[in-house]
Amino acid sequence: MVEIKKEPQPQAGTATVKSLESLRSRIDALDEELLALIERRLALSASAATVKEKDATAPLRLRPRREAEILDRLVDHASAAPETLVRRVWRELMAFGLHAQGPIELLIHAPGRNTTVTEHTRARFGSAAAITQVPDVEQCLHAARTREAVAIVELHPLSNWWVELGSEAALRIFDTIGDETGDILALAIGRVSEQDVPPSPLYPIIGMGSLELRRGKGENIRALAAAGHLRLCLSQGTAR
Ligand SMILES: O=C(O)C(=O)C[C@]1(C(=O)O)C=C[C@@H](O)C=C1
Repeated sequence: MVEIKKEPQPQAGTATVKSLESLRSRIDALDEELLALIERRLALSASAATVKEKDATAPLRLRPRREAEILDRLVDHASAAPETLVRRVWRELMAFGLHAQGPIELLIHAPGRNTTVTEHTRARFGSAAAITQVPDVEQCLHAARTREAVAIVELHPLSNWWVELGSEAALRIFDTIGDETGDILALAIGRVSEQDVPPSPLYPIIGMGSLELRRGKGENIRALAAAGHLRLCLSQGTAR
């Protein structure tokens, strides 16, 4: 018979209780410091509203490129903190910072995969913004054009709602909502200016010929959806 060795159990003596108490009081002190830092960060973020345009058709206060830069830098600097923790915590901090500048709406049109898209939208945009389900895709995009709102629209290889975005200067696809396997479920669209969109990936709307041409030149580009001769693509640039 194989004998299973028991791990030594910690003694519930005074020394252990004392060290747990002292650990907890150090954690409490640290939490107070963290809270004070979070409140200072929120105040700084809130004051960014004063330097952003307030016109209803001006670019959104949301700045995806800046957010991506912050996340990438912190993930890079983290040593013991797991990437998921860093991303989650800072996504929430930035979401509440943005909310302190003024409310932003998240409008979802995803009739096929509503629950999953909503869940992943929350993870991507944090819990500060209100989420509304919009049954009509045009209504969803119209809100993104005219309100402080981001449209999250489900994507299928044969959906064609994106065609009209090809001729619009103000509205841009700036991110994807994906699941755990990396499959793209929906796209995030908003009034984000060209310089505020993360440099990669980009979502060009181009003809089939241009897609082939760009691929031929070594660009890492693929079609996400097709409508007639047009293709909505995801481009990760050209490898150097
Ligand atoms: O840098 C900005 O433009 C901010 O508004 C600050 C901040 C942040 O909290 O760091 C908040 C929201 C933006 O989407 C990006 C960053």
